[in-house]
Amino acid sequence: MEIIPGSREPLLINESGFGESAEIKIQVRGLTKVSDKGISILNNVNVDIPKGIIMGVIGPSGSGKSTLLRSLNRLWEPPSNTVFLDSQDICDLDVLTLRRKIGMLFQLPVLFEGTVADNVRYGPQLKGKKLSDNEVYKLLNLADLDSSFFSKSGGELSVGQAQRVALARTLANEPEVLLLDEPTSALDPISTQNIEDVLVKLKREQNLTVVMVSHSIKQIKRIADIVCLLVNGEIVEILKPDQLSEAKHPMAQRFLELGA
Ligand SMILES: Nc1ncnc2c1ncn2[C@@H]1O[C@H](COP(=O)(O)OP(=O)(O)OP(=O)(O)O)[C@@H](O)[C@H]1O
Repeated sequence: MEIIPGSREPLLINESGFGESAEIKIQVRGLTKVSDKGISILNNVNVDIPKGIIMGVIGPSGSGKSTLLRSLNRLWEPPSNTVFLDSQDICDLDVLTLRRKIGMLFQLPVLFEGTVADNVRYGPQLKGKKLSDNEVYKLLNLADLDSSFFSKSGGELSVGQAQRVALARTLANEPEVLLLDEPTSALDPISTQNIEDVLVKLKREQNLTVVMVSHSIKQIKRIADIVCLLVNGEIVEILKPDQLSEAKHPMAQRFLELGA
């Protein structure tokens, strides 16, 4: 079967190596957004995101990548019946519950006051659960941070380390999906590799579904299982990373040539 952007049929199929029976975690159907000034930001976006994969979202600046990502956990409120988590309209879910299930990391980590452990404990504490020291160590470990970070404060950390603490804090909510908006663009190559390794590990070991906006085509080729190419608010291609050179859309081709 073919992969057809804009199709209302499930998209990610045999050629992508996920099989027709791949469980779909997130469905996006006919998602459109127009700015207050009448400018089209997203135009009839349709995509199925299978469970337990890393989906890269790439495209030129201003193509709507962040808006799409934010619509998946209602940081931007999508219209009803356009975004589904496990077949349920996300607009029908309690927004805080949704954001626990669909966690998000941004380009720059913002840590709360207090120690690394306080940060990691924050989400569960809101639900009245106090994580034990051991549970905090495990989460730090999951984010590739050793136990020496436990009592450090945010100010003592590099941006790369802070990003991993932000990741551990998000993971403390036991998310099923992780949204990442250029999570490594402010990091050096080693910190970038640490985060990439963690994401691949989480996908493999916890079947986490990851949707990651990145400006780095090389990064997408390193870790994504499928790539969604956005141009002018439309998904113009959905490909495997090693098929990117086969993109047919002229803007997509140009973008890929310049970014290669
Ligand atoms: N709340 C808003 N009101 C008006 N216009 C908006 C709003 N949010 C985004 N836009 C516009 O929508 C378009 C898409 O923005 P978005 O941030 O989603 O793109 P992007 O692909 O993530 O860009 P970049 O790669 O530069 O981060 C841009 O032209 C932006 O100016």
